[in-house]
Amino acid sequence: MYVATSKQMKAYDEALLKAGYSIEELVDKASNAILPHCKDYNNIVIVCGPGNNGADGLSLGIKLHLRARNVKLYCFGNPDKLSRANNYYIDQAQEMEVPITFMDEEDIPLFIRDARKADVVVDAMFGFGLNSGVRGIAKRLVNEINGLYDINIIAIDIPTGLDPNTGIPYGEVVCANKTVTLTAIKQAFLNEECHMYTGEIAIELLDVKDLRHELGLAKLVSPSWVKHHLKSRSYYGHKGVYGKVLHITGCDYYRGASLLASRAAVYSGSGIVCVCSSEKVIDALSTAIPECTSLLRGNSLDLNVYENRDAILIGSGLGLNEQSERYVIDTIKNTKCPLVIDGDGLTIVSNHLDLLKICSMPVILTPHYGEFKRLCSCNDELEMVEKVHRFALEYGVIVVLKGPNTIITDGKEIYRNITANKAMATAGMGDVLAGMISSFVGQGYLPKDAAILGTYLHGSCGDVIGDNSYTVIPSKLINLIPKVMHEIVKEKKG
Ligand SMILES: NC(=O)C1=CN([C@@H]2O[C@H](COP(=O)(O)OP(=O)(O)OC[C@H]3O[C@@H](n4cnc5c(N)ncnc54)[C@H](O)[C@@H]3O)[C@@H](O)[C@H]2O)[C@@H](O)CC1
Ligand SMILES: [K+]
Repeated sequence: MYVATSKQMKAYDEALLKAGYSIEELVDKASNAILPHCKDYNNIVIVCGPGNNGADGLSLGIKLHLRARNVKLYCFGNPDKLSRANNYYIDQAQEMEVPITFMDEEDIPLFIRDARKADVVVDAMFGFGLNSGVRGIAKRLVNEINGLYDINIIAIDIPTGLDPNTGIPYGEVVCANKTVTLTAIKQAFLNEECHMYTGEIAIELLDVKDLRHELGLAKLVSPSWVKHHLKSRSYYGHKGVYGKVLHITGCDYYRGASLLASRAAVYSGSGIVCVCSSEKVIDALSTAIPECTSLLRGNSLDLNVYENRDAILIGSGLGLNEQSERYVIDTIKNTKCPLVIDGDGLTIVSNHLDLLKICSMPVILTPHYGEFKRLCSCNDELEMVEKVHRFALEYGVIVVLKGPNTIITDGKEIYRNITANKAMATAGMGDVLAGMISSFVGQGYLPKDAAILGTYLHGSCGDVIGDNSYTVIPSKLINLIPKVMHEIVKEKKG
């Protein structure tokens, strides 16, 4: 299942036009895809806006009329500003004698009368092209539709009035029973709070060339993907086969980050977790996580530290100073195993981006939006979502862009995570994720798979707590990792 922002959908339409389809043809294919959702109704009112969402409604209305349904089309919008496809299908509807009313405010009672007698009202007012709150007649129509009693409402593509990217209402929003969305899930729908407006969401593909992968749309990580990839522990397994992980994390001022990351790695199943840190962190480690081994960090890192490791995590709570900068640069240059860079490590890397290109080992970066801003010199969050895969491709890294529905990409494939929740916005949560990913890399998962697994499982543990808790405390989340992993592996066997 793919997900797209409004800008990506616009680019998708443009790419299809470039590929030789006409806009009239695309609208025709869109209405073909929506038709099965409406053909069991007899009395159908379709409210059509001025753009291509409206054109979808018009084309749908014609097809239902030709199938002997009682269709009433209600259109609004400045006649000089209708889209080309909208004009085309208005002409077609008139030619086929489909009842059509071009509304102004005075016609609203007429619309209400027909809508009250309808079996279904179809919202084809605005789709992904809407960029602010509806006004004037559209606003009134939204309110009238929402005031209808016991009548099915189907929204085409997205309920009118919803921001297609955030899922937050611009203002008035149509409350639909069902949303038939085209080509890909709109990013808005990832925000569960908007499901009170969308109702059930059905995705329909247009019978056209499939460009979803080519145009950088993201795939949702499915539970079945996780079940398929998460490995069972072997009967003959021992700590030596579950990975030797090195964490170059923490400093005297930030001890918690290091402790959380290393405990998360231990609980995620790592064989050996060695924490290379400052004296105070190591002191705390021996009582907080006795399962870890430790290495005192000197002014520089001896080349031996890189020997015999399966994964390295660097950066969480490392601090920002010249010494940390040296650790990060040296590690990128000398690592002999995959590297996860988190927290302060990312801030340091943002000043040495070219090092990423020369690193011979796979690198996973785990920035939140603020950290990614520094890495890619971009300020707009939506733009980051759309461009993160290009950054990953340019620097040959895997990026885990943390935020609502975290993005994981190696530049070629783009995934969005479906687990996690707002109660998880607490300090230390990112350190836990970095620790988990480093553990999975160390256990031998492909770096991209380790990033996906870590993100999904981290969110799943957070969801178990977040279902009935205002906040999710990172250390509580860590306690759940073994159980959540066990449940998935058990299901896999069952
Ligand atoms: N690949 C696909 O998925 C396809 C999608 N199609 C449909 O095309 C729709 C997008 O069509 P459009 O790009 O024409 O956009 P819409 O039909 O969503 O909106 C029409 C126009 O309204 C204007 N507008 C924006 N905000 C407004 C506001 N607050 N008040 C008044 N006017 C406002 C914009 O200029 C916008 O282009 C999709 O939602 C979908 O229904 C199909 O028709 C073609 C193929
Ligand atoms: K709509």
